[in-house]
Amino acid sequence: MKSVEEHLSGILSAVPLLAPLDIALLDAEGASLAEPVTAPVPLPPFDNSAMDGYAVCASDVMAASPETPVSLPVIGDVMAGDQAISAIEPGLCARIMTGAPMPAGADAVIPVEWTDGGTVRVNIARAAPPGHYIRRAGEDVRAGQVVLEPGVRLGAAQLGMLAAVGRGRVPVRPKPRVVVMSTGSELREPGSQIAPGQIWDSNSFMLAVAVREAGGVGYRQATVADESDKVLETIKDQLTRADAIITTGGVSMGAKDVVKDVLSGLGTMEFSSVAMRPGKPQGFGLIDGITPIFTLPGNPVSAYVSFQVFVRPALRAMQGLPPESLPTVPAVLTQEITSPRGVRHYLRTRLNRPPGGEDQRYAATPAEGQGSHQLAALSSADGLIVVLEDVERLPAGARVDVMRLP
Ligand SMILES: Nc1nc2c(c(=O)[nH]1)N[C@H]1C(S)=C(S)[C@@H](COP(=O)(O)OP(=O)(O)OC[C@H]3O[C@@H](n4cnc5c(N)ncnc54)[C@H](O)[C@@H]3O)O[C@H]1N2
Ligand code: MOO
Repeated sequence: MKSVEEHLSGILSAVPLLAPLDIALLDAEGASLAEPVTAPVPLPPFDNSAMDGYAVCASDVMAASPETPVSLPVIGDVMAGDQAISAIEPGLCARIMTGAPMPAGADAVIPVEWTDGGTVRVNIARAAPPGHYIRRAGEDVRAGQVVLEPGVRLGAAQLGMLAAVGRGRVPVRPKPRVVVMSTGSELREPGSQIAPGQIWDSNSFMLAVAVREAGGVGYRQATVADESDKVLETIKDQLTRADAIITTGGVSMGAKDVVKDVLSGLGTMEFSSVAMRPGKPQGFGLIDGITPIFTLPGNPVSAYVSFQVFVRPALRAMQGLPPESLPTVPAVLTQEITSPRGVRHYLRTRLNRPPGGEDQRYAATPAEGQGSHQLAALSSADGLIVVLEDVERLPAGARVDVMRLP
């Protein structure tokens, strides 16, 4: 049997990096930046006011106080978007709005709240030092500065940064498009009737959403019966829209494990037993040497755990992101657990903060149903307790690492 690490490192060394695309800013959400982006101009591009108020020479208002306000003539208004007024001489001032360019000669801004708000003359009731409420050119970003490095995932703040440096399009590695298909002749569409022996397909819905949660584009393909030519044909049809394919079912020791049968002939396909529970039967390969295919076990909890342990890091690697798996948090067991020697065990658990505040460790209470068919326990869990291969028993109170579910 392979270890979890061996199987994962085989996958990570094989998955291709997605080719960069130049795409419009709003379409780049969730993609990873393919090249560094530099600022063509400083930000802010010019000195400007941080407040609505008056642009003054600080020396004029040095002695201003509520008892002895300084009165100055107002020579005009500068709005955001205006070109700067050319000069403020000592003894004069201009009304100025937040974001408007500082007039030459003025070296401080007095907020309107410190004045009587006059538009022809203004009484200023407080002094301010030079530089007061002025936002200097380049104090956010210098011209030529790299504002985002390659490999950054583009979220709201990063897209805001790109727009702020004037980029309308951006070179990215896009979100991987992943087709998810369930195989199994017993499977029926949710919403339809089932006959004895049949069940509703849950894996393809669950994994299409897991792909989205992992930052990919998840497409669900209708289930395919356990018939070799149908399975092969469907996989081939999907290659036009898929950067990766996930199948579930048909990879164990059954008489009709067709996924295993039809893909075994493909060059790089490898089916293995991995020393983990759930998720022992795994398959991975590259179709036509290009498109990664993950053939996950059919049991729903096995498929889900396999996704988080192997597929999630692989999808990140395809985008040039660090191939991290889900974050783990330390927790304390509320009850004893046992685990078979030699396998890595992922136990569904609930996490609670004990009374006593945020700095307390989580308390991990393992779910009752740990079978790989027991979706109810998974759907009410918020983590997976990771029990290492050499551990057979952990008492209540033991410290464990828990993978937090998205
Ligand atoms: N003799 C052995 N039998 C099995 C072994 C083994 O080592 N020797 N391994 C077991 C383990 S572990 C797993 S996991 C499963 C994996 O089997 P397959 O990947 O071939 O999956 P199926 O047989 O097609 O299905 C297993 C189980 O899951 C249900 N299923 C399948 N697809 C879906 C779906 N889309 N939605 C909901 N439920 C699904 C299916 O009806 C079966 O009950 O093999 C064990 N057997
Ligand atoms: O290891 Mo299988 O993946 O339980 O259910």
